[in-house]
Amino acid sequence: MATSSKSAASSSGTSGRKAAQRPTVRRVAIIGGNRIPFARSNGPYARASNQDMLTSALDGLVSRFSLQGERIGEFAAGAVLKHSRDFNLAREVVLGSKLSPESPASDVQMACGTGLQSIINVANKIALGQMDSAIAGGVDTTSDAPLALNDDLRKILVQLNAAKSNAERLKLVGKLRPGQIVPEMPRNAEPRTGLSMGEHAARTAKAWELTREEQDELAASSHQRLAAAYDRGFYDDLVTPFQRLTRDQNLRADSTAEKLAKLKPVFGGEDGTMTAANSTPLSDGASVVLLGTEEWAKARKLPVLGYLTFSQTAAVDYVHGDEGLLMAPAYAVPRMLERAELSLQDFDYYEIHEAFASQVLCTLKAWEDAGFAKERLGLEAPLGSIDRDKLNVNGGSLAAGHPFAATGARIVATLAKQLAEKGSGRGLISICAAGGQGVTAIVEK
Ligand SMILES: CC(=O)SCCNC(=O)CCNC(=O)[C@H](O)C(C)(C)COP(=O)(O)OP(=O)(O)OC[C@H]1O[C@@H](n2cnc3c(N)ncnc32)[C@H](O)[C@@H]1OP(=O)(O)O
Repeated sequence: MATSSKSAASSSGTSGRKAAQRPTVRRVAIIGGNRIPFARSNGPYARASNQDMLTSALDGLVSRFSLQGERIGEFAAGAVLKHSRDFNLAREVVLGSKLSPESPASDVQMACGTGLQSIINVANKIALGQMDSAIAGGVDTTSDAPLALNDDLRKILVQLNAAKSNAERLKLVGKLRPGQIVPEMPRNAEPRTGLSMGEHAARTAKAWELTREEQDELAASSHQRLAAAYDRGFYDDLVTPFQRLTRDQNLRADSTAEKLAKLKPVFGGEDGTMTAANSTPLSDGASVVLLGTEEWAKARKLPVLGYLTFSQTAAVDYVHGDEGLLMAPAYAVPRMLERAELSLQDFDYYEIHEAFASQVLCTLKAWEDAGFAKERLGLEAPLGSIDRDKLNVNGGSLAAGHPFAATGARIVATLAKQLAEKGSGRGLISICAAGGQGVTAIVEK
């Protein structure tokens, strides 16, 4: 996955043996995406599983691009929250879809970076000549989240299953205590700190001295831009109605910073600046993207919206260090820019995942800050500011919702289509993830 097209060194081979052909690095085309509209947790998709939603998004893509019965190179996808029966969720989805069951599938896990990481994984294989086509994305449901059993109860049940006599079974049942029967509810929290994503983000927002106003402005703008994109028909091609939902349920076109200013803080205590509107809602949904070589797309008369040309991952030590949990993209982007020999201003569009308005704003502030550049990035000068009119131009996660693993493919498909509409240009993608990680990429047309 690189813009340059140079041949890798050819194998020297041993005498009498034919040298293996080394592939040329190939351009990875983004052909198009599809998703079901995102719903709020315990809303219209409350009875749908991850498999149901991802299969619907995938089959919508298969229909749009006439891929029925096609054996694609690989389907890569994941979910942040999933049941143990879905240990390879992607493969189960392929088997229930209209693709050929001979399409291999891999399961990916990188928290909220899962969707984009899935896309990068298969893009690299296409670039290296290991396959010609792939579909990647993700899904999540907070409505059908897996409940865990208390450790003691789980051990007793496993032993019960293996018990060889009734006496042994009775002995094990006798060990059961009422308190062990209470299930453990999934928590949207970091295992190593016990703090929720929101509490972590609130600490970073305070450290960067963000105001409530700037966060509410970003949130209102996300809603207004998503509403405008729907109104101009930008999403008409890719939205697969699911459970009768035709638009993202969280979208409130009438959101204004003034209205949002009335909401109470939900993270960071009573004087906190983060609310239900400038934080993403808990959501359900699925999205996928079709990738391939230019030749593969051409042979099927499929469009090429743009090319995935660079990617980068980074992680921060939010456990022992003082860096914010969601700040890894602030490190990944400069490293990616250095390799791509680009500056932060060399982009027509910026797609920064709005986990929280504060996360976007802290990242932008970090890139503008001379101290951050010098002390954290080891750079002489800050990356500088971006033109905010180019940021999340078709709305972002605050308005659309954020079914964790589904966000990456939503963003890649949105950006590629925006670039195709413009005709040429370059876009930057930045996604923060739990665990102190970040996944970023560049799309070019
Ligand atoms: C890497 C990452 O991506 S990290 C991010 C991972 N995601 C998260 O951590 C999810 C964070 N979000 C949450 O936990 C929850 O959505 C919360 C805690 C923020 C809010 O939960 P809830 O309180 O259930 O939100 P709810 O939808 O009821 O909204 C609260 C109020 O705000 C109002 N509100 C929310 N958005 C808007 C809006 N755009 N305009 C006007 N009012 C709004 C609601 O109407 C509601 O008002 P009411 O109390 O009068 O009914």
